[in-house]
Amino acid sequence: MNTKQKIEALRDELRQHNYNYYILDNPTISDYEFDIKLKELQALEDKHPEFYDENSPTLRVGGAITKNFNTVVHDFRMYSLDNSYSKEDLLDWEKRIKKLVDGQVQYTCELKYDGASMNLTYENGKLIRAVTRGDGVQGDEVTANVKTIKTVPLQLRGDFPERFDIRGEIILPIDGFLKMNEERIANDEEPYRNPRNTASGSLKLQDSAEVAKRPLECLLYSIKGNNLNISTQFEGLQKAREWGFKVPKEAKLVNTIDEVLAFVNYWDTHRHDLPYEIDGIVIKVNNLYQQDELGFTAKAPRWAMAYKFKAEQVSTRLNEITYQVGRTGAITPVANLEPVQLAGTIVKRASLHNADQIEKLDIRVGDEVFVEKGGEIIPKIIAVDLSKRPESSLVTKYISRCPECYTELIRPEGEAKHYCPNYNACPPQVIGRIQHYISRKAMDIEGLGGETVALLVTNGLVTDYSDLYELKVEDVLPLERMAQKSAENLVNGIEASKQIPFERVLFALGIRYVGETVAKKLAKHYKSIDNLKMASILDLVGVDEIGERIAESVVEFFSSEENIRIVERLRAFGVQLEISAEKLANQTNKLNGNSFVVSGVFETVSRTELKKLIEDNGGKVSSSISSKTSYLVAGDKMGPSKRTKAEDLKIPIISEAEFLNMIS
Ligand SMILES: NC(=O)c1ccc[n+]([C@@H]2O[C@H](COP(=O)([O-])OP(=O)(O)OC[C@H]3O[C@@H](n4cnc5c(N)ncnc54)[C@H](O)[C@@H]3O)[C@@H](O)[C@H]2O)c1
Ligand SMILES: [Zn+2]
Repeated sequence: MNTKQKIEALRDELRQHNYNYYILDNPTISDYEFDIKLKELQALEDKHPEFYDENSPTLRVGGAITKNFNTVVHDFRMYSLDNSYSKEDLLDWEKRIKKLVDGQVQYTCELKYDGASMNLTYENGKLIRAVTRGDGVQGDEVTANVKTIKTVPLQLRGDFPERFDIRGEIILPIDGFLKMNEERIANDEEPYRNPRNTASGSLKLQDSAEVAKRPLECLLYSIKGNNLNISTQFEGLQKAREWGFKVPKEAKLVNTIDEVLAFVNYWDTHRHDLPYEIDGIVIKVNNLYQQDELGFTAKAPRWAMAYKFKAEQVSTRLNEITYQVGRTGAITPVANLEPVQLAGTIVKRASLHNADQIEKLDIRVGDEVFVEKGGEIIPKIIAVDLSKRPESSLVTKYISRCPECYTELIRPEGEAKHYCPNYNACPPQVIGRIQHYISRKAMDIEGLGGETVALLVTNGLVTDYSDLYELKVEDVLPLERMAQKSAENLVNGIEASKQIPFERVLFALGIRYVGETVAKKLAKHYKSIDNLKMASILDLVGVDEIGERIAESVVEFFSSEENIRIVERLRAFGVQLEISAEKLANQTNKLNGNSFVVSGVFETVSRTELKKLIEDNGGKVSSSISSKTSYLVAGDKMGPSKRTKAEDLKIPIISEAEFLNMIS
């Protein structure tokens, strides 16, 4: 694998983990491993700026919005946190800070609550809305659910600002979590895996009455707003407490990194005395003026750092190895363990990743294995206790056929995973592709969810996504839990998807490596599926930012007769396979060759519209300023660091009006 491929592979892998973690609430690797991979990617990207991609997981908050709630754009962006696992990292961070700000620096140390982030907006002392972090720019509005949480005050007391946002973590205390699980086990239901995922999953429930039954809490840690009259982080915590919020008292104001470390060490050993789980400590520059000076990177504040605790370990017996098949046909081996208590939860399964991993550790059924869990739940086997290996033990033989369709597996050169090549008929692949097709960022089909897709396939009602368009109410009615109304919604939702624009249809087709951004680029360049179908590899790599790997995958997709047949069926049903005339009319090349950074709040158009205008007129939008930036479009409340950087690089800063002039 060359460097570029390595970078892309890491990006793909991390995106998948983000999806598992934030959307499915079902991570498959530990946080620690995730963070190591992210750092590996960061290091490669730093070394190779030529492979810059604004959509890289290093530059984006990992979450996303779902299609089940109103989407709300945050007044103040919600960031992630940089993290560290060592004293050296903290000292480096301190050095970086001291270079950027003058004077004494004090730090607020807080516990890092392990739950789901939440932004609450209060107006005149009343909670007016609650929104999840989502992708950091916009989130899901879950006010009704959050209002059921007793520690969220609906009416504030004391001297609060007229309007402000306050951020916190929705958590599920361990006691409450265990009680919920007792009940589930008694009812013969699968127990929940850990408090974090259960808290996060609860917020996504459609029925608030169901949420109200869960003993969730909201712990607050930060206030945002204009003219708040608060000058330090620590003071903010005190004020929030006075207004009626639950702000844990463990937070401590300190003067040196040594004191920070003492705080970290204390909580590393005492964290199990807390009624809820924490996955580390958050250290913040206390002075808000200094915070302002430090600003943000694309993804996290420079003025804060998470120190994460290392994973805990236990040993247990490996009973069986089973194999799962994913949407792309990738095979994942899973260790089925003798259930064991680990960091507050019962562990029964662990991921084994791939054949190499099994071979490297020489893992065998019957072995006593060491299992580790980071902040996250699917634990990992890190070693075998060879002293306890039974004499009869046999070397693990990796499967050679797909456990779902019995096709012989292949292992493409240079890849760690085995794949089932039965693209058209292997059930998990077929189902996974259709689930992708209907997903929010793709065809966004209302009234049809992932589980129903699985039912449709297993009942033989559809075999590929084009079959969806032939479904009738009476076909789906006999399905489990399907009522007249939901059957109608499903059929109507499918019908409505015929209006989805070409670029999203292209993404929905599920062509390997053709993500949202690539689909947009291809749609814009080729304008119709027929043009794209004719494109050669050479032709494709000529398109801005389309690499060889994508080009090969596109050509391969259209070389399959089956795919062509499906696309033709989509056409016959009226799915959009070309850019609409109206859209074409609004597109120009006026901004060709120019790259824009957009920052701040705008008056006549929203930030999203502004970005769309840039792209529709042939320009490029990028999230951070570099020597390649042509213009910085500056709105209200633009961060001071962006301005300084643009000035340093002598990049023209233009106003919204000046920009609109350029394209008028
Ligand atoms: N295992 C996986 O597959 C997987 C996938 C994606 C992400 N992750 C984990 O999630 C991390 C990234 O998630 P993230 O972006 O939510 O970052 P994060 O959870 O590491 O840190 C940011 C979040 O911490 C929370 N927080 C808790 N207490 C806080 C306090 N006192 N002050 C400020 N914030 C506080 C906030 O909600 C904030 O959004 C990764 O580093 C990784 O560890 C794991
Ligand atoms: Zn198969």
